[in-house]
Amino acid sequence: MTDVLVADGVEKRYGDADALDGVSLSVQAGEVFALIGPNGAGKTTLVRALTGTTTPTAGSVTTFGEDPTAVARERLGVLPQDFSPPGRLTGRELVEYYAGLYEDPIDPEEVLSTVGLAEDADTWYEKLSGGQQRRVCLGAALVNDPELLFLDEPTTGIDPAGRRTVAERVRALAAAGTTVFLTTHDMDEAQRLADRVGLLSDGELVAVGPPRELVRQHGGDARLYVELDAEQADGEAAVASTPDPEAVATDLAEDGIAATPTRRGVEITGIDPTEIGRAVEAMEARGIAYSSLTWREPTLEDVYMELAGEEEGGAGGDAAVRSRAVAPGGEPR
Ligand SMILES: Nc1ncnc2c1ncn2[C@@H]1O[C@H](COP(=O)(O)OP(=O)(O)OP(=O)(O)O)[C@@H](O)[C@H]1O
Repeated sequence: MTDVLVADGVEKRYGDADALDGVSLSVQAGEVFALIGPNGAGKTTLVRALTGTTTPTAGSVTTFGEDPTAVARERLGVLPQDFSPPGRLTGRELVEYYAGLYEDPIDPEEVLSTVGLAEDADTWYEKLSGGQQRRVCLGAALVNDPELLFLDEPTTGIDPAGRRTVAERVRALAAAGTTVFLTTHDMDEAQRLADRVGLLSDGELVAVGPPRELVRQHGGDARLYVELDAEQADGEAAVASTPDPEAVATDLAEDGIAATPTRRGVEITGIDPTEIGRAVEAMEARGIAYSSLTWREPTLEDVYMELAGEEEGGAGGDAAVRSRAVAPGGEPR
């Protein structure tokens, strides 16, 4: 395996602040590497160090085995986080312009259709939506068919269908041998797209590995979320009452089920999917009525929350989580 990118003890200081504090990593040919981390963690600074637009205060960087500033521009594609081309040029004109800067570019029409802009290619850049503008910029970064592609938050502002298009394109490029280094705040995108993920926090790389491995190491347990039914059955008529999550958790603990109270129910940990039925039976035996059960596997977002120390909000109810609804009765549906 060939290391395309190597960072060794990279530090970058701005005044008294360390944007990067000793980052070491290597990325191999054909790999998709996603860098995640909170705002201000140093992601863009690391991209800039790797592309040679900023010089590390200490440590070293090599790209294709040489100083990044010495790498032929044909070999690199860079989509910066902020990229504002002239507003009175169309998407087609811009992609054609960038194609003209390279010796052997991809056909601009092919690039426009790859980024999903064929239909709006003749609209002025400033009249495109934010997501369409981002597609033009992505096209400009792809037009030289680079061996190494840096994408700094490529899908910010792009709608879900567009994200899928970008993901498919990135995967196809990697399959054809292009190395891709991207930054993203979209944990789902990083988890689905990247061969390896690096989590940068306060200028330090706190975890690196295949997403599944990071989730296994740092994601915590799977959980069964139980939303208690406010309308508890009481003999013939249903009466409005609010079951007490604390009391339910205590009851379940007596049955050997680890449950912690949440705002609208309880969160059960320490069971695997085959034991959902046992939890359901315990609740039914105790007359605990519930309105929904949700099984949730840990995700990269949990890794991020665990290691970047930014946990917010309570359990359950997170729209970004990958969860499976479970029908009352215990079977996943
Ligand atoms: N040119 C600069 N001059 C001074 N400080 C800078 C400069 N560039 C970045 N910084 C600082 O370095 C730190 C890291 O910034 P950077 O842009 O690399 O973070 P990031 O992880 O890309 O953040 P975001 O997710 O918000 O894009 C921040 O504290 C930022 O203010």
